This record gives sequence, C-alpha cells and structure tokens, in this order.
Amino acid sequence: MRIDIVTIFPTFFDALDISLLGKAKTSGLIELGVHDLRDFTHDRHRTVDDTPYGGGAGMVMKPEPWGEALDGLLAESSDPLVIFPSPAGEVFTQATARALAEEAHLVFGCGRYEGIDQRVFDDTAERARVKLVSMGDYVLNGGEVAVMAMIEAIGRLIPGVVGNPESLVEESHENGLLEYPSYTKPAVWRGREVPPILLSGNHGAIAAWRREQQLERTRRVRPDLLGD
Ligand SMILES: COC(=O)c1ccnc(N)c1
Repeated sequence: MRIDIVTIFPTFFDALDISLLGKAKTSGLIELGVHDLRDFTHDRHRTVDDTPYGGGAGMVMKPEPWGEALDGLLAESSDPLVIFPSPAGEVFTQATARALAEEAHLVFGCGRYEGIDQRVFDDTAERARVKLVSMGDYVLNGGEVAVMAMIEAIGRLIPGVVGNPESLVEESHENGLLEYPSYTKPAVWRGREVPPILLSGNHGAIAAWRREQQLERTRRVRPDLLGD
C-alpha cells in the first residue's frame, strides 16, 4: 500500500518511523510519502490560509496550494482514495479500517484552522474518490492526529504488518463485540486471582467464558453495538 499525507506539520508523522508501522515501511509493505503543503505556495510567507468569505471567526485553508499538492499525487496514481479527516465526515470504525486496508493508494489531506476551501473537495472529486472521515463527535485543531490513528488502524490490518494475524481476530469490534478481559502471570497479584477457568486447560469452556465476557461487557459499555 502507498500512503501519502499532505500537512503543514510534516514532522508530526516522524512517529510513523517507529514500532510496527516503521517495520512495515522498512519491509516495503507500506510506502509512505509526507508532503508539506507550504511547498506548494509561491509567496514569501508560504501562505496557506486566508479569511473566510461571508465573514466569521478563524481562517480557511486556501485552495491553490491544495490543488497543486493533490495534482501531483493524483497524477502519479491509477485509483487513489483521498481522505480528509473532518468532524463532518462519516465515522471511522473497524469496518472502515478493514475496507481501507484493501486500497492500493491512500492520500490523506490534513486540514487545519476552520477547514479547507470547499472547492478543493469538489475539484478533487472530479479526479478521484474522496471521503470525509470523522474519528467521532469531537473537534481537533487539525487532521494530523486523526490521520495518525487511521494509519495505525489500517496499517495493522495489512497482511504481514502484525506478526501473528491470529491476534487480530479476537479484538474489540472485530466480531462486532468488545474484547474479553485478558490476564497473564502471576496467577495471584495483590490478592487478585486470575479467573480459574483460564487455568483449567479446558479450551471449549475457556472459549465459552470469553464469549460470555464479550457479551456482558458489550451489553454494559456499548449496548448500541448489540442493536439494543
Ligand atoms: C480538524 O479535524 C477535526 O477536527 C477532526 C477530524 C476527524 N475527526 C474528528 N472528530 C475531528
């Protein structure tokens, strides 16, 4: 998978050089390009924003730099999906991550300020698939944190990125339920024992216990996932 990110804070994504995603980059499973939006400006101050037409507080990101940045990235690609993180987007879920993990080329556009001139979305949609994606009902100062979360959620689903693919199966939201509680050694810690069933060696009973734990936790914390 090829991932390109357009941002005014390119160093923000240095963190992608560590851990699993860093290994995925080194192994070539993920090709990453981070592009500074200001490199597509032509004035002395490398201006990327201006006041909003119609008045209002804050600044809006100018269309010209975005147009030039995306022109270059879209020209190189056969069928990119351009994703703009936005509180106005469809909510990102594990199903979204699974779908996006199938893509060959993702282009992330990190907005800042009061957002990006609408014509950028309209112009880009004439040449590529465009999605506005929200991480939930809250506002951030910019799209970078959202993109980092999405890249981690997507990247770990790419075959070969996570060492043991089995570990992806029993996680929260993978089967529509929240994950069961996990325990490791010691068997007793500060007087708290590991549930005896987990020490029984009875794999059928353990699986049934874990499923019940998932259902109980989901009912308690996220009844909406059960359609309740
Ligand atoms: C500037 O971006 C945001 O505020 C944002 C992006 C994605 N999801 C959100 N909930 C907020």
